[in-house]
Amino acid sequence: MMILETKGLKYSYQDGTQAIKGVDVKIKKGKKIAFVGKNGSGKSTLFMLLNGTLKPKEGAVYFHGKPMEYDAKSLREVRKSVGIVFQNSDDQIFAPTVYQDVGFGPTNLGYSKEEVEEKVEQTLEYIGITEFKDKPPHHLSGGQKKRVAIAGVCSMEPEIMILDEPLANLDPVGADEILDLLNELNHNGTTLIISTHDVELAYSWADYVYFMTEGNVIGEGLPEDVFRDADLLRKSYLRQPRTLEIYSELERRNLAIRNRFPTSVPELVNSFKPPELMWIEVSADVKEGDIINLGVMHGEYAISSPYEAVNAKVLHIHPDGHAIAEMTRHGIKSGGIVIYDTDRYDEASFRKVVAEEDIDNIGAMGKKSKTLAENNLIDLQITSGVIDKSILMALCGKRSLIMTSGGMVEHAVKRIDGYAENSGIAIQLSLANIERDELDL
Ligand SMILES: Nc1ncnc2c1ncn2[C@@H]1O[C@H](COP(=O)(O)OP(=O)(O)OP(=O)(O)O)[C@@H](O)[C@H]1O
Repeated sequence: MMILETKGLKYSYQDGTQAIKGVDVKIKKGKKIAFVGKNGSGKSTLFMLLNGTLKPKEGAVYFHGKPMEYDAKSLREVRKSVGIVFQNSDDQIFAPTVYQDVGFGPTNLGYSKEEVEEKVEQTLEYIGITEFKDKPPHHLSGGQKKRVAIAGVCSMEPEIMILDEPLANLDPVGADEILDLLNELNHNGTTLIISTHDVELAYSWADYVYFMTEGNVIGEGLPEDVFRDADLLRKSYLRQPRTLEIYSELERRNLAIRNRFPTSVPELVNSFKPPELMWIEVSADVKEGDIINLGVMHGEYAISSPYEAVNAKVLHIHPDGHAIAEMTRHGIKSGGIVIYDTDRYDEASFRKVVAEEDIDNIGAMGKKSKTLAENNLIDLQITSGVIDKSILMALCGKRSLIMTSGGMVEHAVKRIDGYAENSGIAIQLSLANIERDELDL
């Protein structure tokens, strides 16, 4: 279902600059969309058209299939549902305190004083900025201001959040935290639209990508398709994401499994081909093309997980009985991952799980779980990229516990199950305090 759509959208600024020259986009509900393109290609202008801040000169924006209207009442409705976080937080934050700034949206929407208080408290807690609530926003750092700007939009609980360069100027940990927050919002149903110059981010994060130059969309598609299109990248002044570049080089040298297009480090690792060909001695009844089961390898003989079932396909048999065989390996045992739902946290059961499951590393995903860990003095070894790092640990035989909650529990289960299925490596996944059939998988 299309939640937001544009048809033949055009916009020129007062000085005559044609910033948008006929743009058609279709945004599906619940998706993560990235717009990429060089400076001045029209991303910010398009974003302001998408939430009615600007009115198109030609064409139209459709929200839930209806053309957008520009009278005050309709615009108020649209802005409640389509929130925008500007590139420069100073364009967005103007109240004397963080608390008042975050309360501005709900107050404007006509909520009662008590409702506004409740919303603001909840949002500050959710975004992790309660400690700054009485501060003047201009006394905060760039990353802290970005959180306030996001909180200001979140407090209105929009269906769609549009974020112009959400990670620009943030330190790497701050950027990871914002990304974590965005993913959490998306798992809870918010459609997200971002602009970015960061090809790694667009490639690994987005479900769908639009490429813009000079006021036009010049390409769109799934990240693994558009980021392999050298011509499109050149026209957009962008380069290939590193994971894809490394993969392409390995694939060119026949060192990687074909047609994988990894978007994360575990997927990249999973695309490597272990040394494949070996000489084996075969008996007289073996024919070329036969598959020989070589049993289970472990210790120094296992390559990608502690225990591997190894088969050999006989490619060529020499007259002396030696044959060249191609090896395939399937991990049959590896480390594991335990998921703990922090909405049901209780200290005794948590400590018991950590001890009984023989946990090496604890990670927390989502602001709520991280805060819970901090308040309960739980030492976290993994705080960003939690699922991927836990998978990488499991591949080395380690056991990780992921603390998370809400829609993120399902997301983690799906991602780990999906990795195990695609790689053939049996990562042991268990749920500590929630049943599988309670999840929407
Ligand atoms: N207020 C304005 N008046 C006149 N021209 C403008 C105005 N704002 C933007 N433009 C022009 O419109 C075009 C598109 O600008 P826009 O800010 O939408 O691009 P962008 O893709 O968001 O760029 P960046 O990646 O640098 O943020 C540019 O040529 C810009 O100079």
